[in-house]
Amino acid sequence: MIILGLTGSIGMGKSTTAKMFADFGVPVHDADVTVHELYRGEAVPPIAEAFPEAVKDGVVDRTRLAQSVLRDGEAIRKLEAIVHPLVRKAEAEFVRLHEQRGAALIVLDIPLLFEAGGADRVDRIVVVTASPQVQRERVLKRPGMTEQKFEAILTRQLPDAEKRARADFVIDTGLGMEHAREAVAGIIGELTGKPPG
Ligand SMILES: CC(C)(COP(=O)(O)OP(=O)(O)OC[C@H]1O[C@@H](n2cnc3c(N)ncnc32)[C@H](O)[C@@H]1O)[C@@H](O)C(=O)NCCC(=O)NCCS
Ligand SMILES: Nc1ncnc2c1ncn2[C@@H]1O[C@H](COP(=O)(O)OP(=O)(O)OP(=O)(O)O)[C@@H](O)[C@H]1O
Repeated sequence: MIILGLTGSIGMGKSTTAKMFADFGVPVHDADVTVHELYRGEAVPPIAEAFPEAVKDGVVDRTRLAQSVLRDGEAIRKLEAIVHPLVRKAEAEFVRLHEQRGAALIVLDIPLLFEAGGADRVDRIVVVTASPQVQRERVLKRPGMTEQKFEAILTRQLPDAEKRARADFVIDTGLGMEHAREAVAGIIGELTGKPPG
């Protein structure tokens, strides 16, 4: 089984591209979805202890948590130390399950693949990219996003050019959905020896 890591900076098109792999029948594990689940379950007690202001009605409030951590390097490291091991555990269970099922290829969608050492857990890496202008436009359109929040996140991420340099495959999502879908099909074909569909 080949484990393909999918990553890219904020707004570059990870979720959209992950869905394309899933639509072609490739099992996809999404680290962000796992974090959302953890914030309603297993991660609530340790986060309530470290960041009491960020827990409301028994669940983690992401807006409040973002306010507590995004401009504070020490706080975000403390949060990552709580969250990342739980995400890795969920990911390992997913890998084991699909190995047992005899999957030829699976995708792990990991936003911080390079930053958090995920590159060692995958066999190949796809990086999604777009121009800085396209990235900025996409991100600033999101509800609740501000210029400051965008900048704070960007400074915590490895620059796009460095990600591309370390990739086995690069998909430019600025070239449209059809281009990306064809790129995804090409990667599946190359890695499994069988074009999808
Ligand atoms: C800071 C939090 C509360 C902000 O939540 P919010 O819903 O506003 O934004 P969202 O999660 O959609 O993230 C927006 C962008 O920031 C990036 N990002 C998230 N966490 C981090 C981080 N620790 N370092 C760098 N970039 C990050 C995401 O990959 C995404 O590109 C949230 O991202 C979080 O809890 N992060 C810590 C857990 C983590 O590291 N997750 C990322 C991969 S597992
Ligand atoms: N191939 C593509 N062609 C056109 N638009 C795209 C393409 N891929 C992504 N987009 C658009 O870019 C925006 C961001 O995409 P997406 O949410 O997938 O990014 P992301 O990398 O998962 O973001 P984040 O890092 O914040 O989680 C969306 O509005 C999406 O429709």
